[in-house]
Amino acid sequence: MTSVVCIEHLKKSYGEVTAVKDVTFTVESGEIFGLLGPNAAGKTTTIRCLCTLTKPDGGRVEVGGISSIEQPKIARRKLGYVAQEVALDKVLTGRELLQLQASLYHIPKSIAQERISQLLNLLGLEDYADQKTGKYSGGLKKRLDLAAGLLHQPEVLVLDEPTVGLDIESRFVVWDFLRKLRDAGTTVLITSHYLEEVDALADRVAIIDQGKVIASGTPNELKDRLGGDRVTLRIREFTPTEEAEKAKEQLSHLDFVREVIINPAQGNSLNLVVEPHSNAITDIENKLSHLNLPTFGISQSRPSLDDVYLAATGRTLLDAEMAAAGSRDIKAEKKQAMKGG
Ligand SMILES: Nc1ncnc2c1ncn2[C@@H]1O[C@H](COP(=O)(O)OP(=O)(O)OP(=O)(O)O)[C@@H](O)[C@H]1O
Repeated sequence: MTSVVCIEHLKKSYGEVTAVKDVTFTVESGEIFGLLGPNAAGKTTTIRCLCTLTKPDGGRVEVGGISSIEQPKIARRKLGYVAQEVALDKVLTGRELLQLQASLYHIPKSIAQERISQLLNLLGLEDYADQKTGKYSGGLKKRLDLAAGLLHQPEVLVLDEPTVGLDIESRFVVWDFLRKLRDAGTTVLITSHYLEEVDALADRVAIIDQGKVIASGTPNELKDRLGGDRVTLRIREFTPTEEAEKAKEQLSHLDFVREVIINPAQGNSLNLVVEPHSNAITDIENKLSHLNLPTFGISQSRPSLDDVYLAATGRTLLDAEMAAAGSRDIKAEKKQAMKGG
């Protein structure tokens, strides 16, 4: 396999805010690559640098061997970009919008007609093609945006949170389409904060947190690397810290327990990594009962990508999202992004 996208030691700050500290990953030809991380992790900034929409402060960013920083025009031709929010001209029909887009890419009319028909067909948009896009649902808008990003037949299609805000049915349509696209040879790079999306779609993944890649590989490799099963334990709905610490200390002595992490964002629940062990839950409950501690809830599962994230950062993706949510001025970010900052 050859690397089509190569990002090395990427850095980007907005004033005081460091959006991307040090991001390195490669995307191989013909794969779906997922950049997974909570809100504010630096995913959008990373792909905006790749797609020549933002200038990085440092690092190497290449697509098909062409630097997005030094040769942005050539790099742009190799890329299709589908942004997180779809902004369509409401008075045009879907077909008219694609025709306009094709003319912006200087695609000759006859070729454009054929590609537009093909894309409308592939994305199940034929019945809506001659309706004004102002009447489209969120799912239809997203599909049209996908078609627009693919008109110039880019080597790499980059999608920022492709299914955010979509209903389940539209989400599956988009997933299915991206798989077909990959199978037909297009390289696909997506950002997502949905674990199940990356798990279902991505051949390989990089998990990004606070502007840095904290793990990368195939989803199975990452989970296997963790090994063992996961036990999530709540002693009480909100466990006092002292009790959680006491339980952690005692449970760590059980011979099948490899690691115990306290999760303060979930009422001091305990996340245990255990050897595959048939009686894990019973043995843990017995141990707690000897310590005169109750069990509010306990469950055992195979490791997930969230466990990979938890092991690397000490918090779950959802908790990281909630922590990030309060600290952003989205309006100001949009303004600056429009200016290309
Ligand atoms: N144009 C901007 N101006 C100022 N700060 C910005 C701008 N764009 C992003 N940031 C900040 O940089 C950090 C990374 O944001 P980024 O959008 O890259 O994250 P993300 O992982 O894509 O999250 P999301 O999916 O919510 O967009 C955040 O703290 C954000 O507030």
